[in-house]
Amino acid sequence: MGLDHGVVGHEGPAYEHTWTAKDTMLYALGVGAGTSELEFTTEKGQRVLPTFAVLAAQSPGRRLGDFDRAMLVHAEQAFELFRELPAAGGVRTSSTVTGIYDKGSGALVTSEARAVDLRTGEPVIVSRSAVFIRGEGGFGGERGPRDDWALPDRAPDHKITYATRPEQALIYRLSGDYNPLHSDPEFAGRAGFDRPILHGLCTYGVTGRALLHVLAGSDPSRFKAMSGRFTSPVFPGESLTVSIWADGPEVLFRTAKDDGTVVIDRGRATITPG
Ligand SMILES: C/C=C/C(=O)SCCNC(=O)CCNC(=O)[C@H](O)C(C)(C)COP(=O)(O)OP(=O)(O)OC[C@H]1O[C@@H](n2cnc3c(N)ncnc32)[C@H](O)[C@@H]1OP(=O)(O)O
Repeated sequence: MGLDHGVVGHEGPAYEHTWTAKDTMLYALGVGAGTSELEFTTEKGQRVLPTFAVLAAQSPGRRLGDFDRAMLVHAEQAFELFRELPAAGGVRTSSTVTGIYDKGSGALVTSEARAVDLRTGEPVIVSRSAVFIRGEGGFGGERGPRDDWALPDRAPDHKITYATRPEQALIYRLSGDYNPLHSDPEFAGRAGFDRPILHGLCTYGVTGRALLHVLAGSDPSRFKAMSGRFTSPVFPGESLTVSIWADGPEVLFRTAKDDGTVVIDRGRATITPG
């Protein structure tokens, strides 16, 4: 039992991922877009939500060792997007586990994926993510790097609230993440949750929609980067409020539930001026 620390630093096999216009529309529905965002949810002049970049750059996960999968949660997610994604397209991705850190209550496993255009080889996406495996800390490793994100000491410049649907996770999972933590009450119970929780990347996508519409005039070509830390689970049906501090192209944000619980913290985004 335990994590395999030998995976750190080794690049996995290249993985090719293609997607169709239907895949990107289904993704938009999965992160809550609907009738007021038809350019993302229908084929008429279809464009792609920037946060789809994270899915486009995903590859089958590396085996990290022996542990209870129910104890693994998505902890952090960042991406850089070098150009607007096409409604249908393809990338070749190579990914590397970049670190396994000892956080006491758990282990933090960080990875980086680089995706290039399948046809031209040009860089399209860099995606950095971390998973937190509860109960796998305490192995005497480093705690890992810290960042200098600080909550601005002024009210947010923008606040926007989006509802999620009770069946949101059941729609989102059709974009390819069938982890039963998000659909199976028995499995979720084993992980210590009263009911299935929303995918972190669904919360991330809802948050990305808020940033796109409020700051980028709904233009995906202006959306260059986004990062954040998942700090608390979301249950499907809960509302999400994104608070945004925007002085210029570098943006800070936080996403919280109605009771004030912060679910994405330390948010940063880069949006170019229109
Ligand atoms: C397959 C699943 C996919 C999914 O989509 S799951 C759904 C999305 N994810 C979530 O809902 C996770 C929400 N986050 C949490 O529930 C908690 O958050 C954690 C369980 C991840 C950690 O909580 P705790 O064990 O109480 O940790 P601590 O005592 O707050 O912090 C211990 C150290 O861990 C660092 N840390 C805490 N949370 C995170 C995180 N999300 N990403 C990266 N690091 C984290 C802290 O900073 C600190 O470390 P330092 O002492 O070195 O500063």
